[in-house]
Amino acid sequence: MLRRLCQCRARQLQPFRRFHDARVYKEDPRWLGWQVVIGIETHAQIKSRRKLFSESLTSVPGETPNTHVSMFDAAFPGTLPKLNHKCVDLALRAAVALQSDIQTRSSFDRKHYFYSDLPSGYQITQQYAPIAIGGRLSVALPNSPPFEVRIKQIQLEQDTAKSTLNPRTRTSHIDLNRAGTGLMEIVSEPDLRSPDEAGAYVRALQAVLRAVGASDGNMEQGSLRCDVNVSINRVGQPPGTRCEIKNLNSVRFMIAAITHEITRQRAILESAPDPQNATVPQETRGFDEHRFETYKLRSKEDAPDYRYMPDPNLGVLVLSQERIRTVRDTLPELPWETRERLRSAYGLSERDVDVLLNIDSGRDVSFDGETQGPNASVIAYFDQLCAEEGDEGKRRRDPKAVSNWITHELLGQLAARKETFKDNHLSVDQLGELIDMVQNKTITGTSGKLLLRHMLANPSKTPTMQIATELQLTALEPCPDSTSSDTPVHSPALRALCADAIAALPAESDAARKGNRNVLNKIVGRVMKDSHGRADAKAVRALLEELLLPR
Ligand SMILES: Nc1ncnc2c1ncn2[C@@H]1O[C@H](COP(=O)(O)OP(=O)(O)OP(=O)(O)O)[C@@H](O)[C@H]1O
Ligand SMILES: [Mg+2]
Ligand SMILES: [Mg+2]
Repeated sequence: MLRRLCQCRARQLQPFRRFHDARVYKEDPRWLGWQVVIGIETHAQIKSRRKLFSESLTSVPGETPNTHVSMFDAAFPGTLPKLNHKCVDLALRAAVALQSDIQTRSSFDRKHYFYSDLPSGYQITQQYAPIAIGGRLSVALPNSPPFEVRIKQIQLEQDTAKSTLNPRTRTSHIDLNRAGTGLMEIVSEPDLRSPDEAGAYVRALQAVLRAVGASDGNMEQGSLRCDVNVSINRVGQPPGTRCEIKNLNSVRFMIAAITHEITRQRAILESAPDPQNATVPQETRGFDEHRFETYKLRSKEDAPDYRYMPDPNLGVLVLSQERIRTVRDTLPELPWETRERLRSAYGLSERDVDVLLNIDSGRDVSFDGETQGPNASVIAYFDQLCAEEGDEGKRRRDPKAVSNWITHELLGQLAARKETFKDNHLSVDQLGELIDMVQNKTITGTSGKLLLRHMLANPSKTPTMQIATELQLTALEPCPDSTSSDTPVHSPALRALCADAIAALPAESDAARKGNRNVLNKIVGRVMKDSHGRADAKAVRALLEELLLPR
């Protein structure tokens, strides 16, 4: 359904101002007089069931080492690469979403270096003719207008194996499960100007890759890793020499690494004998996650000569216009499109939209990247809960109430169970019925929360109403304002509860009889507690006022 919707609809443009439309830089008080320039190389694992050039299945961290390895991944002599077109299509999705110019002819090169995590001694990459060139991404920091980051290119390449050093036994263990997994390297132009902008860029990119199903984009699990290039220059001067910080695997670390790097480069430039003409030595650096500092890996002079050469076993990758068009036409809803739809179709506030879009829906996008949107399962869940019904297209539920139930109650209770949205087993009908029951006051909000907790802990297909009845959670009486009568008839059960509370709190009851309204709160609280949330606080107060307050 969504796919057809996306095909018919003209694509929503990314909301941004062009980068070169005089973006006004506010100088950062932390480094007054200096401008920071940042460009990011993002390595995103492609969400394909199989590796880029072999038939073996991809794996996730934690699986038994060396169980997803074909002869080719282990670089057995005589084995040949065979390009996995699923990976190509997923990379194309990312390229289209980033408005990158897909190349109808691209090719693969060998990048040589010797390290234990690279069995063949070279990595297959696209150094000379990448699959897509150019592009742009809209990025926004809170409370400021979105800006554009230009994409330089997107290239396909292989991931390496994983080596783990055991310092105690002084041994290195190699796990080839990751070797040969498809990666997209997405290279940005040096358009970012602060650590926070860099963080926002990576988050925006992550959202796009997830939305199109091209990558999990999970930094913790290593499916998204960044090399960050940082330089500084005096305001008004040309950009300085960049240092590249390798392999950052969290936005927090990235922000810390850039911040440290700026301070380090500034100290070098300011302490030089001729500060105006000083330059920072070009280096490749690592980030120490314990000290929150970058450290030198190698200088430009030590930079390896990768001896790039075209891979003779792989021909030119030719993409037909037809294939590119199909990818373009079947692209799922993109983050800015979802944002706009949630705002305009449901009238949700910016804040509610943010919360919904930021829910981690886990690994819910299918491997084949079937038509999904950002946070596909959460948004689909929300859409279905609010769906229109009947010929008049009336909304079944209030979108604001649904969004509250999902973001506060459901996610809150899942979090208390150390679970996330992907562990939610409540069907749309079950949660929908629960929301309806609270809305029409069949149960109170408090009972609704109890019911939700019970249903999450006890998965079943029993209709929500039946569970509420079995647990005796249905409201003691309808809330007064839901009835047409001004003087509601209170149920015997509620009357009994109030009588018990009055008897249990004689001093407070006496004070209330003398006209002390404040003390009534305590008696209301007692009734609420005794009713286990089944009583409506307003009804209780009304009844107690009737029973106690002087007329
Ligand atoms: N003066 C600069 N300051 C900060 N970043 C820069 C500067 N000049 C270029 N960059 C960024 O450096 C990155 C260079 O990446 P690219 O992949 O093109 O080359 P590389 O780092 O030399 O190669 P490799 O892929 O082998 O690491 C880009 O993201 C670019 O935006
Ligand atoms: Mg690069
Ligand atoms: Mg680089």
